Amino acid sequence: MLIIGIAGGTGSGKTTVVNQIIKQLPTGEVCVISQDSYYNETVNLSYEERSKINFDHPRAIDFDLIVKHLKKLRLGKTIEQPVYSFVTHNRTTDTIKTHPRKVVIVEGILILNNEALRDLFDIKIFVHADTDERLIRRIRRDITERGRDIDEVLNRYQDTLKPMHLQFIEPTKNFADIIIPNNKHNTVAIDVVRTVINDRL
Ligand SMILES: Nc1ncnc2c1ncn2[C@@H]1O[C@H](COP(=O)(O)OP(=O)(O)O)[C@@H](O)[C@H]1O
Ligand SMILES: Nc1ccn([C@@H]2O[C@H](COP(=O)(O)O)[C@@H](O)[C@H]2O)c(=O)n1
Repeated sequence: MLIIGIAGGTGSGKTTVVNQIIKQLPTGEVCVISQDSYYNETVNLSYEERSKINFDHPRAIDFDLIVKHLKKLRLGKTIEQPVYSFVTHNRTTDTIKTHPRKVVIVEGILILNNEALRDLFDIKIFVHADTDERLIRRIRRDITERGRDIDEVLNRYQDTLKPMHLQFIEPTKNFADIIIPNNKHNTVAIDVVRTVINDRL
């Protein structure tokens, strides 16, 4: 099993890159674990309280559960990946059965920040896009897909997202084996990643 970690700031294009990599590999050989599925359970908080959570701080993520799930996959066991709602800021009652595959991709803003998780990766990738590009993408996406308005997105950006990015995400670029520039779609980088994966398999 090859475990690949794909980090990068919000809106850098991690999910897009993951989908492009999946397209390059034979069907059924890849499974994906998304850090977003592992926001801490906050069942005892009201919606108002949940909206105030700093979602870009490592404390917001249940890294122990991600590590536990990855280790289970490595042992050939199926896991129940939580499903998260960005609309309610909460885990739903659903889970997704995630089966072990030859290639396991773990993607998320903070996945290279946690040492125990980082140590499980065979290949570490950081997707880079400029700050203004990421903010534009984030505004568009959060309004169309995550039920937010422009004030919510911009306030969150100034209050937590930008400072957390500078403190906890950008520095983890130094851990990456490969940095993908993604201001524009980058097919050459995807080809390189595919070649590296095939070599390692
Ligand atoms: N290279 C790119 N050029 C233009 N738009 C992109 C590019 N990569 C991603 N996007 C768009 O930006 C938005 C955020 O991309 P996404 O892959 O969800 O980022 P992330 O998972 O890092 O938050 C999506 O609407 C996606 O279609
Ligand atoms: N309830 C939540 C939880 C997280 N976020 C934001 O999601 C971003 C990470 O997801 P990406 O797909 O963009 O990598 C992160 O920056 C959090 O601020 C949210 O808005 N609401």
